This record gives sequence, structure tokens and C-alpha cells, in this order.
Amino acid sequence: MAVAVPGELNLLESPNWGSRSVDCFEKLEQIGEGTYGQVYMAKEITTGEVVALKKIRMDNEREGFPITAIREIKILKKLNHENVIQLKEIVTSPGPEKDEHGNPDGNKFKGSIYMVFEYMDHDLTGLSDRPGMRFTVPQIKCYMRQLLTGLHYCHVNQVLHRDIKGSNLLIDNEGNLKLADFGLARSFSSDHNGNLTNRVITLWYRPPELLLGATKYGPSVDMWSVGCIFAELLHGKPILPGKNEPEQLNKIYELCGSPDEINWPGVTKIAWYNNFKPSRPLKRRVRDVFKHFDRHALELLERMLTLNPSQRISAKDALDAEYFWNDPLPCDPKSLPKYESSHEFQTKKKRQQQRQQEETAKRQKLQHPQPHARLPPIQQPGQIHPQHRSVSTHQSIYNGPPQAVAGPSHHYNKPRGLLGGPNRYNPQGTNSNGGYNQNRGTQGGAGYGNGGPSYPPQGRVPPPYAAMPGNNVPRIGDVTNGFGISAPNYSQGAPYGPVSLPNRNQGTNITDVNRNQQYGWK
Ligand SMILES: Nc1ncnc2c1ncn2[C@@H]1O[C@H](COP(=O)(O)OP(=O)(O)OP(=O)(O)O)[C@@H](O)[C@H]1O
Repeated sequence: MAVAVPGELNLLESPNWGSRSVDCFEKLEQIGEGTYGQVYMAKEITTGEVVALKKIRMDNEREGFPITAIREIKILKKLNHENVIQLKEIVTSPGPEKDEHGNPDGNKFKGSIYMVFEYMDHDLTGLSDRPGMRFTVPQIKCYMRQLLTGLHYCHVNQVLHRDIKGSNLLIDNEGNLKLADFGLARSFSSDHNGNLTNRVITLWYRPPELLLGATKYGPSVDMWSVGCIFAELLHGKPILPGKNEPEQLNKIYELCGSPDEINWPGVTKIAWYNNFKPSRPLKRRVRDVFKHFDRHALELLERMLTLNPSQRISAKDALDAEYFWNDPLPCDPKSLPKYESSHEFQTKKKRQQQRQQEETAKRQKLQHPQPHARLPPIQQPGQIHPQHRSVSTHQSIYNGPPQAVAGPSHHYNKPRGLLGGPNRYNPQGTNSNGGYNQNRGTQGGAGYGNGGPSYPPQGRVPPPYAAMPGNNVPRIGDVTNGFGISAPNYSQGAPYGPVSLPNRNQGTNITDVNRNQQYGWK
């Protein structure tokens, strides 16, 4: 594994960066639509090399070049690893551009700036959303190991990703997985003790400490997201699909138990703890809910989905977990099947088109009803109509395994259909919490159901947090009820922060040192 000395990474840069025109590339098709703008598959005209062009959106004239783009470029330029996407160069377009319909693209600036990346055939969300897609256990292990290896490299090199989710994990047809979208990433240094924003990481993958308002945090935030991805791969659907912050925390507490001074010393001192205190303590249920997972998978998942960030497993330790060293072993990436290109944007688009076609067909049918060629089958009393079966067999994750899960067959079988899983989307594009900016949230989300695609709230642009102390936000327990009336009388323990955290290890290698310092970073 390539591990570079922090601060001395890949510093040699081409003097030509930014000097070439986007005209050196032929755009082939749009493969992504992100916060910055569009992502295209493109071909370099002279060499024929296929790349991904990510256009940097510069709509806001006054703010100039977006800070997120500057950060992403700066960070990607210093990272060089087989499990991290490679930024090849920056290119510019000198004149005004047209969109795919030939209209001016709305950019008030004359030119545009593009990041040129190596091209990847899939993102994990797009790939897992392919009809009939099943991941085998060796395949899941293979992806997880690469994800952890890439993340360990970032953490060792003092970079927090802060937006780990399926659509940011890119996979090529050689089976390689690479971390992408460093737009929310930031460098941290061991000697910096300032505050960081807690409005990062897509809601479903956001750890409890950020939801509770912590502003001092470290690599463990990424490890929570990895735990969510891991469970999602094994379970077949997202495990914590909250619609807003209070609901997200509530889902976490229902699964992982409520935090207290015993399982998480210092938690009661975190900014918004009191706003989200459950009305009665909840028990941890990870083992129960995921009892269909194999023993080693469950062990590792427990350590990833640990409420207390200082106790959460690091990427390095996760790579040493029994899970990766027991049969079936992770497969060789090259042995994985090749799939037709599948990006979240495309699968989402295909579903939309399919829905439109279905609606048109329905409308036509209503306008021109066909005489019945034959009578519908007679339904016996008590017999479920086949078309309704998915309704009656639908189970929430808390009622046991999903309809089709990675069971003994070691296959990942994604539940489908409108009622086949939690609604990954918020079709209205609003959320009941109010006040939460969905800036990142309108374009994401292919998912596991056929519901309307709109990703849950995300944190690229910090919105006013509706659940701030003093705001009238439902407390945990009020959201879904059933948690009793009396609030627990939690003891007041050590303060949350650098002083109170146990020094977990005395290791001297670079990873250990970094891990020990995880609460001292900005
Ligand atoms: N190098 C690449 N190769 C192939 N596809 C890519 C590449 N980079 C990005 N994509 C596709 O474009 C999508 C959006 O890219 P990315 O996440 O980097 O943009 P973004 O503006 O940060 O989006 P978001 O706001 O959703 O995070 C990805 O989910 C992926 O499907």
C-alpha cells in the first residue's frame, strides 16, 4: 500500500496544469450531476483516452471560484493511491458554453473550468441498483477492503473525506474501487485544535457525534459512514434512512441504543445532547437486527457502528479484522464480472424514463380502453393477489431480515419495488425538519426502490440547523413515540473534548499517532 509522508505527497506538479483547453476532449455523454455541475464521460481527441470531466459550477459571480473546488483540487493533488480517484489535470474553456440543447449554460462567467479524472465505469450506488444485481460475499469483502485501504491512506495522510456514500465510491471494470468526490474533504493537522463544521456527510451516513453538534472530530466520522455502507451491502438496502436530523438520530438510537455517560463518556456535554435526549434509554439492537449476518461481519459492523467515536474502529484495525481473513476470502478484483456502465445519474434517469413511459401508456389506456380479451383470474378468499404480495411481505429492518438478503447463499439480493425497502428518497424535495438546505440533495439518489429520486439532505452548504438548542424540535423519542415519558437522569461525566478522551494506544507508528490525536484537529 502506498503511504506517503504527510505533507510530502505528490508535490511535483505539471507546469501545464490548467493550460489546456477542454476542446482537447470530445464529450461523449453525461454521467453525473453534482453540486458543482455536470460530470461527463469524454475522450481525449489525440490519444483516445477515456476520462471523466467534472465541470466546476461557477454560477455565483461574487463568490468567484468555489472554495469546495479549491479544496478538492488541493487535496486530490496531494493524494496518490490506487484506491483514491486520480485527478489528471485541470482544463478550461475560454468562451461561453452551450448546454446539450444548444442554450447558453447560465454561467455568467465567460469560461468554465473542468477537473479531468481517470474514468470509472460505475459508482457503487449505480452498480448495486442494476436490476437483478447480486454481490457475492467475496465481492463485498473485496470492495470493503479497497474502501478501507483507500480511507486508511487518506487518514494517514491527514485527510478526512466527510462524504463517504455509495455514489462517491467509484468502481471500474477491473474491479478496482476508488474514493471520489473530495468536495467536502479537508486536511487536518495534529497541532490544530480549532472547530470543524458538523454539517458534513450525507444524512444517512452521518455519525451521531455530528448530529449532536460536535465540532471536534476526526477520522472516526468516516468510519461510521463505512459501517453504514457495509451493512447496506450485506442487508440490501440503506439501514438508516432518516428524513431529517432528529429522525436520523432516532433511527441511530433505535439501532445502536441511546448514548449515555457509560457507553460514551462526555456525550452529555455535546452541544445538542439535551435536545435529542431520548425520553427513555434504548437498548442496542445491532446483533438482533442483523442476526442473519455472519459472525465476523457482525463483529466488524458492531465496531464500526460504535456510538462513542473514540471507541469506533479505525480503518487500519478494520483491515485486520477476522472478517477479511476468514473464508470466503475477499476475491481478486480482476476476477469480478464486468458490467455495463452504471452510474447513479444514469440509473436514476432510466427509472424516470420508465416511469414516464408507464404513465403515458396508462393515460393512453384510459383514453382508449381496450375490450377485455379475457376475464381476470378469480381470486380465492384469503389468497393474496400476486401483485399485492410485496405489500404483505414487506418488513422493516427492525422486524427481521429483508425479503431477500445475503443469507447462507452468500448473495446480496436487493429488495425492489415500491414497498421493497425504506424510501431512500424524499420525493417532495422538502423535509419535515424545515430549515435544512437540500443543496446537495436534489440530484443524488438512485436507490433500492423505485421511489422518486431525491437524495436526503446533505451538508455541503451549511444551512441553519433547525435542531439547534432553543429551537422547538421534537426530542428523540417524540418522533416515533413509544419511548416512555420520563427522561433518563444521566450522570454528568467527563467533558467531551480532547482532555477527556482516553489515550487508546501508545503506538508509535504514524497511524497510531494520528489516531491518538483525533480530537485535536481542526
Ligand atoms: N472519475 C469518474 N468516473 C466516472 N464517473 C464519475 C467520475 N467522477 C464522478 N463520476 C460520476 O459523477 C457523479 C457525481 O460526481 P461527484 O460526486 O464527484 O460530483 P459532486 O458534484 O460532488 O456530486 P455530489 O454533490 O452528488 O456529491 C458520481 O456519483 C459518479 O457517478
